[in-house]
Amino acid sequence: MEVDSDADSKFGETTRSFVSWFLALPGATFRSDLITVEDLRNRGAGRGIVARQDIAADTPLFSIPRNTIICAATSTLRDRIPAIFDLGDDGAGLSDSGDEDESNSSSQDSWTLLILILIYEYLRGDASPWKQYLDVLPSSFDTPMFWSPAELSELQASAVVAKVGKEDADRMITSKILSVVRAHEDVFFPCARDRLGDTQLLELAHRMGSAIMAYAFDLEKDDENEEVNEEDEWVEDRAGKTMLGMVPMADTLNADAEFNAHINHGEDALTATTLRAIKAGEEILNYYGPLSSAELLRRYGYVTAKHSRYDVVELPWDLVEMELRERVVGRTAPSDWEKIDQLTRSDEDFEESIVLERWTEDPDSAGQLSSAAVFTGLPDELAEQFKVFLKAAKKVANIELAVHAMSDKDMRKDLYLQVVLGALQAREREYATSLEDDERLLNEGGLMGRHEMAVWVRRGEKQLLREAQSWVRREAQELRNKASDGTTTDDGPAAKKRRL
Ligand SMILES: C[S@@+](CC[C@H](N)C(=O)[O-])C[C@H]1O[C@@H](n2cnc3c(N)ncnc32)[C@H](O)[C@@H]1O
Repeated sequence: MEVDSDADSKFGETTRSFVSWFLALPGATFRSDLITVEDLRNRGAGRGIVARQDIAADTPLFSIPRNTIICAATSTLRDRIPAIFDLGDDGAGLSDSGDEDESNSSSQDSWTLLILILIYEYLRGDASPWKQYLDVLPSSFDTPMFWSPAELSELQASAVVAKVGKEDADRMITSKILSVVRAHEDVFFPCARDRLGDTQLLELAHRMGSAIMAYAFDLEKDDENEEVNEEDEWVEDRAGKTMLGMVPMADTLNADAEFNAHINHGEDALTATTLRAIKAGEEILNYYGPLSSAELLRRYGYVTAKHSRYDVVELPWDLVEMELRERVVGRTAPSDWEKIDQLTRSDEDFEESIVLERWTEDPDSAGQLSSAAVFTGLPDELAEQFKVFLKAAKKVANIELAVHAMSDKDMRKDLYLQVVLGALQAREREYATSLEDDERLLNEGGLMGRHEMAVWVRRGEKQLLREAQSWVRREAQELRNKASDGTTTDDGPAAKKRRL
């Protein structure tokens, strides 16, 4: 108990000293009359910003001058090791997963450079101008990168498991981070007795890399290089990776798929502004983008009910082919099968797996969503790839289809739907538990932390798979109804044995 209250008072103390530090920053503003930084750990949300009173729409809440952001332009690491700041053409050789630009394993990009900057500033301790800010950054994360194999196994067949990328990150850190620190020990460890070993350094680099993933902003101004959704003009803060920085206070805002505030990227400062009227006691929420539960977990280490609308499922082409093999090419020789497979895969648009998702509106200009997300159809790429396969099957083996009381076109569509249905069912069977099992587990309410988030992610994917199956069944039924009515999609004679 004593440990908990010690931890609580430390949490409160670091929050207070961070807020005081922020208020004293030259040029920074913070409407203390309207908002306060609160401890939201009881809802698993760390620190967040809450309205102290009713706030009108379009009210600026706080602003951060650009010169107080931690980035390549502000850290003194630039003066100490200028050579690593030459980022080349675009300075963005990394994806957000930290995948290495293999072409030059020692050169930096905006991601690795910011890791180095954060390590440098952190190791400076009291000498860093961002000390009070660095103190509120988390020292541990719930992103799957830090999960044990047992915890990861709870994600079951979710495609996110393959995207965790721990080994890639280890390699990137060793080649781009450790090498620089070791070559400049005088800069990173001015006091030799503070020198960290490789294991500690690797851990620190992971921590800073994860902080960047969950906290950093893309610093381009609104009208430059940022991806703007043309319909509603939303700027997604995490869209590009051209110039990354840590923005104190802006990153204290939590986020959801419905939100009530936005960070405007101005010439000299970044400003948080309300998008609609906010009631006293409501949390001020930012937007991280239309992310699925799995992606939210991978990048930020949390899930929310509202993000489930963006859930996706990857349908591996192998599962579709397996169904096709049974239904269409079961009677062909294995060598023919291989030729069909090769021809399909050699198509320039071939995709190993196809992403299924729901149709959903974008948030409106007040950060709100008004309609439910719905599964409205299979992706065009899947139908295209299916066509490529059938063409290959015809070319290689001149395969015949069974007779149906349907037109050629309807027959192909029926085959397509049956094959996709089989593949969707096979995909669902890849998960170790059923949708009903997961719903029961979540309803019973006994799950905690990472386990609960994993069940949430896999349940959402199974739910989407079921919606896709229902959609396919409805389409197939409609097709049959049409065939029994005698209406066909094309006007060729229906009841003959046909060639594909
Ligand atoms: C940019 S920080 C926001 C401030 C953070 N809560 C803190 O204490 O420093 C992003 C992190 O906050 C947490 N977070 C953000 N939005 C959340 C939400 N709606 N529910 C739970 N946690 C959330 C996640 O841990 C995420 O990685």
